[in-house]
Amino acid sequence: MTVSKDLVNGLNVARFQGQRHKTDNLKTEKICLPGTECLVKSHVSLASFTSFRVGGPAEWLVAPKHLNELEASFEWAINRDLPITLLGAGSNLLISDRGLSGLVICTRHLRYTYFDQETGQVTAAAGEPLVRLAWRAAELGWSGLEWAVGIPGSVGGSVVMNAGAHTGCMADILVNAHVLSPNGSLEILTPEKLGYNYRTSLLQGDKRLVTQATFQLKPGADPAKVIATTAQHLKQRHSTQPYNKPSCGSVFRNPNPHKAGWLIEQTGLKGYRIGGATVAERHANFILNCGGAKANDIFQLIHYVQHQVERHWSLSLQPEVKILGEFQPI
Ligand SMILES: Cc1cc2nc3c(=O)[nH]c(=O)nc-3n(C[C@H](O)[C@H](O)[C@H](O)COP(=O)(O)OP(=O)(O)OC[C@H]3O[C@@H](n4cnc5c(N)ncnc54)[C@H](O)[C@@H]3O)c2cc1C
Ligand SMILES: NC(=O)C1=CN([C@@H]2O[C@H](COP(=O)(O)OP(=O)(O)OC[C@H]3O[C@@H](n4cnc5c(N)ncnc54)[C@H](OP(=O)(O)O)[C@@H]3O)[C@@H](O)[C@H]2O)C=CC1
Ligand SMILES: C=C(O[C@H]1[C@H](O)[C@@H](CO)O[C@H](OP(=O)(O)OP(=O)(O)OC[C@H]2O[C@@H](n3ccc(=O)[nH]c3=O)[C@H](O)[C@@H]2O)[C@@H]1NC(C)=O)C(=O)O
Repeated sequence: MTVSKDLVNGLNVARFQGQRHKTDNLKTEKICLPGTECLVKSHVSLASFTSFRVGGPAEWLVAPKHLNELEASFEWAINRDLPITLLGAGSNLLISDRGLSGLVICTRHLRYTYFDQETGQVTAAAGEPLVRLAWRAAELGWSGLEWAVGIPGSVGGSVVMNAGAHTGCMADILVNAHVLSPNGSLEILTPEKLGYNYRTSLLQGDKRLVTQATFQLKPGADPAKVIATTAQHLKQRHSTQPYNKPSCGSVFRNPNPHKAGWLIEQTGLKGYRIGGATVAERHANFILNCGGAKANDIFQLIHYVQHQVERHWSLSLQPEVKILGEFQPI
């Protein structure tokens, strides 16, 4: 099986232009993964699986709950020579209106959390919402995740993206991540093996799936204080970022030492609109789906913003959002 780097990572989308989808003529179908009760479903709309609320159907979609179901999912795709796309909470994804061919593995249903009182470490399955973990830690008086509140990602996706805010990030607290390869081998990787940098890791563009992660926190603080700091971060976020409409958070990485939001605002692009997609008034590095946006509207707007900023500032903005599937040529 070849796991398409493009589909997993969203790079070089042009390679897929012009390809027809195998889903076009398929009726909805459900298949039980051998040896499990987990269903693989065909032609499932992916719009509700992304925070942008756009995207066409997955040719096949599976949402395993356990490791054996994940292993069976990989095997199922390998046996059919299907490309695989890994999905967390879909909060940093732009999926094409044409959808995705092959098997989409949704990790949201991988759920468990364990707070180890002895070590101060918390272990969470890939599908746990990061926000939930941050609030649980705060309520216990464990500090270290206050920055994470407001990031609507899963633990797995956030380890891959090296999610961060307010000077904290995954790389600072990760002890290890368990990663499953398509061939069924399971590795335990420390941050040193993950090549962490600002919003990047070696797991981006990789075939391996994060099944769980362990983080080092600091127990023993007054819960009221940790809750207060967490709430303060959320308040600050809500006052500077638009949470009222679907988005993917920051569209572009900040091009050090500049801030993408400032550059886009100074280019005069706040409020600029293509179809149902607009550059947010509250924060120019956010693109919002203001209702009825197509993935292609967002895709075109991303490129328009990139082009205009390049023209004005001779700076190339790199998307943080992962772009998956085929899009119309620019
Ligand atoms: C309103 C809003 C605010 C945001 N604020 C922030 C912020 O402050 N800081 C920040 O860093 N981000 C922010 N984001 C972006 C996003 O929430 C993070 O990048 C988040 O960590 C993505 O996690 P996810 O589970 O949604 O991953 P997805 O978007 O589902 O996937 C992201 C990438 O990871 C891969 N992936 C997902 N799960 C796994 C897995 N288990 N194993 C292997 N690969 C996997 C996918 O294939 C994809 O390449 C924001 C987004 C929104 C909508
Ligand atoms: N603009 C956009 O496109 C999107 C924005 N968002 C925003 O991103 C943020 C994060 O969203 P999401 O990841 O879905 O997380 P949620 O805010 O829905 O919270 C996830 C879980 O965290 C726990 N939790 C949340 N708030 C508290 C609290 N105050 N005290 C204790 N526990 C709490 C709850 O767990 P339990 O139920 O187990 O108690 C909850 O189910 C939200 O502000 C949301 O509005 C989210 C998606 C898209
Ligand atoms: C939302 C994300 O992460 C966010 C994270 O939540 C916040 C808080 O820590 O800091 C980063 O935003 P950011 O750099 O835009 O932070 P902000 O404080 O909002 O803005 C930085 C600077 O740009 C200016 N700014 C911002 C938006 C705008 O429209 N105009 C403008 O001039 C602000 O005034 C500020 O001086 C992360 N973005 C990136 C690309 O690093 C994400 O990655 O999806």
